Amino acid sequence: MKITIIGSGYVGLVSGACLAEMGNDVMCLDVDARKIASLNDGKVPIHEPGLEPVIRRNVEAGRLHFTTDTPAAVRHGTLQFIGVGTPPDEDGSADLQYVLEAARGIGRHMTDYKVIVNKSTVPVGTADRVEAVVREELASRGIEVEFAVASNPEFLKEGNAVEDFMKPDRVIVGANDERALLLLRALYAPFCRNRERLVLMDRRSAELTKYAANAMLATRISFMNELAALAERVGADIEAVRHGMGSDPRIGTHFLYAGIGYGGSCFPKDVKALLRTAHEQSVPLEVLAAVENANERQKRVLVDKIVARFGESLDGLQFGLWGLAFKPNTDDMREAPSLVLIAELLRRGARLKAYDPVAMAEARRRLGATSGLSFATTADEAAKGCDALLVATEWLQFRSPDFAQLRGLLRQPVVFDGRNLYDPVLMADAGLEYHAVGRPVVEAA
Ligand SMILES: NC(=O)c1ccc[n+]([C@@H]2O[C@H](COP(=O)([O-])OP(=O)(O)OC[C@H]3O[C@@H](n4cnc5c(N)ncnc54)[C@H](O)[C@@H]3O)[C@@H](O)[C@H]2O)c1
Ligand SMILES: O=c1ccn([C@@H]2O[C@H](COP(=O)(O)OP(=O)(O)O[C@H]3O[C@H](CO)[C@@H](O)[C@H](O)[C@H]3O)[C@@H](O)[C@H]2O)c(=O)[nH]1
Repeated sequence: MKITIIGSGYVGLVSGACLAEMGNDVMCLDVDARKIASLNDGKVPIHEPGLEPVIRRNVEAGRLHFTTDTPAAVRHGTLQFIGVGTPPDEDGSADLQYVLEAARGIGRHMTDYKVIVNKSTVPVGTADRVEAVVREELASRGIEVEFAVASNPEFLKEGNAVEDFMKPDRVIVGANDERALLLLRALYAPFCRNRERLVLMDRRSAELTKYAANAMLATRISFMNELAALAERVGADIEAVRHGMGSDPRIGTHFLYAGIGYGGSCFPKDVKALLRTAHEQSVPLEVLAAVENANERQKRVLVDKIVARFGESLDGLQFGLWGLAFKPNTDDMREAPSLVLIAELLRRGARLKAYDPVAMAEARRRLGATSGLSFATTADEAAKGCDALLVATEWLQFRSPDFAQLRGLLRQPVVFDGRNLYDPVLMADAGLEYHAVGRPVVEAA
């Protein structure tokens, strides 16, 4: 099938590459000329495990192309996917300017039947707005061309995006046009060999499903983070509680990890946007409002622990920081809790030495000129000579350090673990003072 993907970021690039992998002829469009030039040069602009070989293979096979040429891209695909950003506006609502601009581009150049498929995360009613914009453009050209607009929200996770796209838990398609439905059914058939995975519904329900899923996942996290605070107060261990409750299949084991709050480009903005929609409709979403507040508090939880241990002023203290990305297996730092941690500690006079296995370039781009913050080239170097080690991202390589060696590297044997990576018994054995989230403090021997 001939497919155009508008927007070649995390969603567009992964979708384009994976659709080409299934034999489709895909053209990826972006307004960012540097991004397209680098893709045409064989360089993948994001860190996403397994993505580079899929792109290379399909470019070599002539099934995957990158362009900045909107007319050519619109000509190419019968299916026109929109995968551009929908960042939060000042009032928290999703800013639709990029989506509507992409839709205008299609309306300005299309000459034959198109199915416009929206993959960006957008508020309910956006498919109607996309339809209206395309109609406007066609009217201003004085022509009539048949088209359909469908909603097909994306559920991939960064760091596991290729796997998620190739083997989806479900594919949601919201459409009200038979011809469009048939095309999308055919497109997704190889990804949904189990037919129940393809879930068809109306467009508004599809749009809301995306926000509902992210809001539910964010709710689980904030719930566990609040319980973690209670566990600390009553002398329980949230890790034991998580295990105990997660083994009930009605609850399930996923997304119950207490930590330093959820970040990334999706949960924070999507929770905000859903709250905004609810506000506009005068429907209270009190649970979700609490989820957001709890998360804002949670991003400061390690700072509170550090202040309780070392005092309000952190002048003269140096901390090592392991992890900058908002989660492992990505170099993405959008809304990363590490950013709040860094800002708060520097504000109190501390100095920081940070290390991340893949996000160093992104960190330098964002924070390169920040005084008081330096970057280490290894995890050991970040810990060396520090008054405490802080863990912000659960990269595999941080999970099994040599604790005795770590104790030797640190000036004071103190660890603040924002991801509950370590066994308190082993920390005690190594003589490390250990502060985690929702767990009893281990005093240094
Ligand atoms: N990142 C994720 O894990 C993820 C997962 C599911 C859904 N989503 C949603 O998908 C959407 C895209 O997210 P992302 O993380 O891929 O964004 P991104 O910022 O990585 O990429 C968006 C791309 O769109 C390009 N763009 C903007 N306007 C354009 C236009 N008119 N024509 C062509 N290109 C244009 C930008 O230059 C950029 O390269 C958002 O709505 C997001 O909420 C993201
Ligand atoms: O038990 C958990 C699970 C996650 N997190 C945090 O939650 C955030 C988001 O993690 P994750 O969901 O794995 O990453 P994303 O790539 O942001 O993916 C989410 O957002 C995407 C964009 O909408 C959706 O497509 C995905 O389905 C949805 O999982 C990260 O900061 C994690 O550290 C926790 O604190 N505890």
